[in-house]
Amino acid sequence: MDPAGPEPTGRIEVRGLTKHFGSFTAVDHLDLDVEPGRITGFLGPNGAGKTTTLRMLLGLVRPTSGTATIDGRRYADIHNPLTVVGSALEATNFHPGRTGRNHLRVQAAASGVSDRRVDELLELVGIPAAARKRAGGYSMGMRQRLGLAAAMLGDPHVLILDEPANGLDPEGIRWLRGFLRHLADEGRTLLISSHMLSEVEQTVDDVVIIANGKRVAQGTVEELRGEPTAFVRTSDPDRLTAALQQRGLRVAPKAGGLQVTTEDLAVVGDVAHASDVAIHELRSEQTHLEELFFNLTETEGDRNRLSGAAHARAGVAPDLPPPMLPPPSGPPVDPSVVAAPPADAREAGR
Ligand SMILES: Nc1ncnc2c1ncn2[C@@H]1O[C@H](COP(=O)(O)OP(=O)(O)OP(=O)(O)O)[C@@H](O)[C@H]1O
Repeated sequence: MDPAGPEPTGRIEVRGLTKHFGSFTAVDHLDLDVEPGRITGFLGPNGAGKTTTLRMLLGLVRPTSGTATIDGRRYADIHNPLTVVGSALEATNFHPGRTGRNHLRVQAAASGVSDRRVDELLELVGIPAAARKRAGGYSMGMRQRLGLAAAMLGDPHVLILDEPANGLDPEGIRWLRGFLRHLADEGRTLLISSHMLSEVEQTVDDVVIIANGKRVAQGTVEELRGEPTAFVRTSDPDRLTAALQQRGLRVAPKAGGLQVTTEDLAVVGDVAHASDVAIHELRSEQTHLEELFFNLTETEGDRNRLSGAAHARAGVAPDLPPPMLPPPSGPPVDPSVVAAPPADAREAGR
C-alpha cells in the first residue's frame, strides 16, 4: 500500500469490534461510524467499554476480533500517526515534577514538532502562563487543557478524547464546547467519550450509546432526544385533554396524568386556566435521550462495574492496563500494548 496512504477521509469505522478479558466481554461486536466535521459523543455508563474501545482504536489494546480503523487503516498501519490522530485518554498522567510546557516540549521533540508549536498550543488551550508551573499542582481543568494541547501537537485531523469534560467546572465545560466546535468546524473528526450525558449533550452532534460493550443507540442528538413533552396532572383530565387538543396539541394519558407534546409549559397552563381546570402538577419531561441514558446508568452501569471488578478480582485478566504514572523515561510495561502509541496515549494508560 502507498505509505502516504489514500486521501484522508477523517472517518472512523469500527466493525464487529470485540474484546474479551479472560471470560469477561468488555466490548461486544461493536459497530461505530464517526464522520468528519462533527462531534460524536461516545456515551455509556461506567464500565460500558468506552475506554477499551478507544484504546483498541489507538492500537493500545489488541482486539479479540473485529476491526477499528481511522482513514481506512488500523492505527498500527498509519504512517506518521501523530499527524493523523491525536488522543487524550486520561487527564491525570502528566509527570508531576515537570512543567506542562516541558512535558509538551519533550513529546514535541520526540515527534519532530517545534517548541513554537508547543507555545501556540498552550495559547490555544488558554494556559500559556500556568503551563510554566509543575504539572503536579494542576487542577483537573488544567490537566484536561494540557491533554488537549498534547493531542493537537501533530495538527491531526482526527481527535479521540476520553472523558474530556470529566472534572471540569461549568465554565470549563463551556470553554471545551467552544474549543471542540471550532475544531469540528475546521473539518476535523471528533470522538469524545463520556459517562455523563449532561456533560456533553450540548456539545455533541451525534451520539453513540453503549452498555455492556454493545451499542444500544446511535443517531443525531435531535433524533435521540425525540419530541419534547410536558407532564400535567389535573382534576379533570377529559376536559383538559379536549381543550389542549383544540389548541392542536397531542395529548395521551400517562401515569395518572397527561403527556402533552410540547416544550412550552406556559401554553398548557394557559389552556387549563382558560378552561377553568385546576392543575396539580406541571413539568417538562425528560427527553427520550435522557430517559434512555438514565435507565442504562441505573441498571447496566452497576452490572458492568460489578462484572468487570469481579473478573479482575478473579485474576483472569492477563492484559491489565499500564500503571497510572509511568516512569519519566522508558516505555511503560504493558502486555496489551501492541503498537507504538501516540506519546500522550502512552502516558495515559489506566
Ligand atoms: N485490562 C483489563 N482487564 C480486565 N478487565 C478490564 C480491563 N480493562 C477494562 N476491563 C473491564 O472492562 C469493562 C469496560 O471497561 P472500560 O474502562 O472500557 O469502560 P468505560 O466505559 O470506559 O468505563 P468508565 O466510564 O468507568 O471509564 C469494565 O468492566 C472493566 O472493569
